[in-house]
Amino acid sequence: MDEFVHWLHENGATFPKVRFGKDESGMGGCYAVQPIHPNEIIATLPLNLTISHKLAREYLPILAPLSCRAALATFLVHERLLGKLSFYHPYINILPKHIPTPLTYTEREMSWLRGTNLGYGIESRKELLRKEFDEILEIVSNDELINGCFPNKLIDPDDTEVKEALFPLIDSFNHKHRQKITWEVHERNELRLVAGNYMDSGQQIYNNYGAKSNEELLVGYGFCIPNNPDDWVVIKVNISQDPQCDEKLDFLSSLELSELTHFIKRDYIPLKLLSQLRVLVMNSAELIHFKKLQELQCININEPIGYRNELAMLETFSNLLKMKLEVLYGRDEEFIGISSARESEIARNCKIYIDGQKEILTSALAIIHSKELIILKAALNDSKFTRIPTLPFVCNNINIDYNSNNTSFNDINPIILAKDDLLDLLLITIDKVMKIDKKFSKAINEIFSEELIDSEQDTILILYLIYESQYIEKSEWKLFFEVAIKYDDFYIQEYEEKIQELTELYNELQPLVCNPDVKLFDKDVFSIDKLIWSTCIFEICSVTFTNKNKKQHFGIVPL
Ligand SMILES: C[S@@+](CC[C@H](N)C(=O)[O-])C[C@H]1O[C@@H](n2cnc3c(N)ncnc32)[C@H](O)[C@@H]1O
Repeated sequence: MDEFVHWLHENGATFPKVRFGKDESGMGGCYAVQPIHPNEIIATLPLNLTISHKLAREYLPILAPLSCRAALATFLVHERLLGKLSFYHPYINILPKHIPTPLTYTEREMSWLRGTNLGYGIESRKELLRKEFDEILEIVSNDELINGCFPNKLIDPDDTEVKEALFPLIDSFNHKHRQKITWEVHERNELRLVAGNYMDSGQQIYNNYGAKSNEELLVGYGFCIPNNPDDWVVIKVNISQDPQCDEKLDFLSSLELSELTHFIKRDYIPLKLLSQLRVLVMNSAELIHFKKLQELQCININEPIGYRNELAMLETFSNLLKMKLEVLYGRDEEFIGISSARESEIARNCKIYIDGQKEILTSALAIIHSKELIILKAALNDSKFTRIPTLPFVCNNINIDYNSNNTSFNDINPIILAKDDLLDLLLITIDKVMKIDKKFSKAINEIFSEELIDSEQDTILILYLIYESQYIEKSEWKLFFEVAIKYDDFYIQEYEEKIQELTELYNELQPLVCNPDVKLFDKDVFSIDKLIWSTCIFEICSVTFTNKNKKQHFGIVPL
């Protein structure tokens, strides 16, 4: 350390009130030897002591074709190999020999991050590094030396890309969240660290590495902050499996919503993510309808655009959050048997990271559940006040102000129960129609076995639509059926390829449902046209949802 201090002084760095030391855990850091006042310069570093990719390329022009990161890493290795002959030797000598970032984790350590965003991200990052380093730099076996760097932009504002650089002295300060400290590039070609608050003699002097998530801190510096207020969970929307993927991507681009990566934080879900999901869960009729509205510039995708769509959007999002959460639970036994100090430090950081991810996902889930309750209550209210649905059941001019109802829920279990009750009141479901219509339920029980009733929910609801359309006046969903029955023209043409499929289904069902012993339908009621009609209505109006017993159900939104 003395050699490093001497090197700094000799080359014009100043740090009159700073002492290098170690904390109780043995971690190096900087301490005040005298009181430091706000706006006082803590340290200055001549810019020519920084090690940037530009400097690396200047010294070793053969590095030109390499990426900035690889050029910097190679330069460091080169200087390290030079040993005492290197100008930077006193600095390189005090750099930590190992920084336990996930890039250097063992297989067991890596398994602690299994299923997290970081677990996936590190693998692909490692692969890229391996490729680059294998191909170009046989002498560099890993890049751990350049972890713990800071952005080059600080000293080269024209360098708009984020590239790392090494700042001797400045990088001896540890990070503290929201520490008041300023980095200034002075015209005398020096970097200054200026205090933002008073520090007493003996206190550790902290730097502020920026508002970083635990993911960024763990990858960049090998540590995490418990309850980090700047933490986020990255959500990548995957649309590739959607049969209308291309059409939806085009639509999203016309709505300026092409970015599929989002960051959710504690108690914060980006509006754009919800808007994007509204497009992703659109069925064919909704997509056609809203594309037309977009052409007329009268769509506001930032607000709910229909009850079915909103319920489907919230259900899809909550399933995504639950899936992400599920992999993070029940992992405590994985941390049993930790022996070394290194492992326990890594395990501690992995746990902090995972706990943060869990907390954010759980808070997002609570927000989504509260929105579900709000939308369900609004839908029920509308149906109670006999709102007349509008064809094609997509734009109900619903007016929901989520913000005015922004309740925060700590325990989401009562919400899930309330949601189940509300869904039960609102939707047309198998359970409900079998309960309220004895004739229908008797016929269905004769046609389908118990297991089939469960697995053929969609077919049974399609049959119910035909069945109930005979008794509109008496129907609990009279207003819905009055409008639905008129639905005949649009997007039948989309069904051309489906006609074949529906004809087969018709031929299969016809003898069963028109069987005089079962008496679900008279022969003239159950026609192929009726089956096409009810299939259309079902596809336009249905949602799937998971109930409190974690079972998937279909429901028709009669609004
Ligand atoms: C720029 S260096 C700071 C000086 C370093 N502690 C040393 O001994 O040279 C960054 C490294 O310090 C450690 N570090 C800095 N701030 C920390 C914090 N708040 N908690 C835990 N480790 C921290 C991490 O290992 C990080 O990779």
